[in-house]
Amino acid sequence: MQSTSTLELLPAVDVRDGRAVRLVHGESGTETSYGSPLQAALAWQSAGAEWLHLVDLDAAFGTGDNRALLAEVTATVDIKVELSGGIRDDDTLAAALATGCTRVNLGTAALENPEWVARVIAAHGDRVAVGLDVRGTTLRGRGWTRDGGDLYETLARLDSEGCARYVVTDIAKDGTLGGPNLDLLRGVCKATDRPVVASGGVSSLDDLRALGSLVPEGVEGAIIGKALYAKAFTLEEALAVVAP
Ligand SMILES: O=C(O)c1ccccc1N[C@@H]1O[C@H](COP(=O)(O)O)[C@@H](O)[C@H]1O
Repeated sequence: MQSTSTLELLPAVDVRDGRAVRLVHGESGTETSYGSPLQAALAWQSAGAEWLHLVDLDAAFGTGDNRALLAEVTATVDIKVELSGGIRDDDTLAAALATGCTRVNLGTAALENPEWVARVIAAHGDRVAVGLDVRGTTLRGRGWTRDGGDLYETLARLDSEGCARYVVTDIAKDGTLGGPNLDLLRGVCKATDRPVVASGGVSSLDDLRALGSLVPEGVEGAIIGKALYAKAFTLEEALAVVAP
């Protein structure tokens, strides 16, 4: 399904211990630090971003949380925020939605607490996306440390419950600058008519062109992390590549 004609770009700000970081394959201990999350968010906003993918890695790993900081970032920026990490129950969901973020992204809860997630989808519709974080076609939760079932079975269940959107991450690609997994994205787009946000591996403007070619199949957006922090290209250049 085609949801937009232009690929949306979501620069990522992943936060661990109060700092903006990038991981490799999402593995704890592989952090490279890039300083203040608020400064990073404001820099992406100044460069023209319309979205921010904001992740509380401590909450995802179960090593604490950065909720107050993420709430401050969300309140300070004027752009749309997709908030992720550790949103697993009524309290964390209420706190996340109360930040004013445009939508939340649920990971572990969709694997471990399907009844709750079905209720949340029914109650909040488009404000809820589900993150499908996969190795091969096996989903991973709890900071990507635990298997959580089959991608396509879970996708069918979430589709039947009315899930509005999926954020699909190939863990093997994440933080590697190895290029996105286009076959995985094509497979997910074939299996659902809901929009898909691609995550993991973007390394070049050509990768963005390749993801842009999947918009007619259902890829709505792309999360960009390491490539921006490592200055493989600028966000301005990326936005120019996907502009209509
Ligand atoms: O983004 C990462 O690099 C990452 C690495 C390890 C774990 C999680 C990561 N990211 C985000 O966290 C949510 C899942 O959080 P939870 O399972 O709901 O607590 C996932 O969707 C990613 O956006």
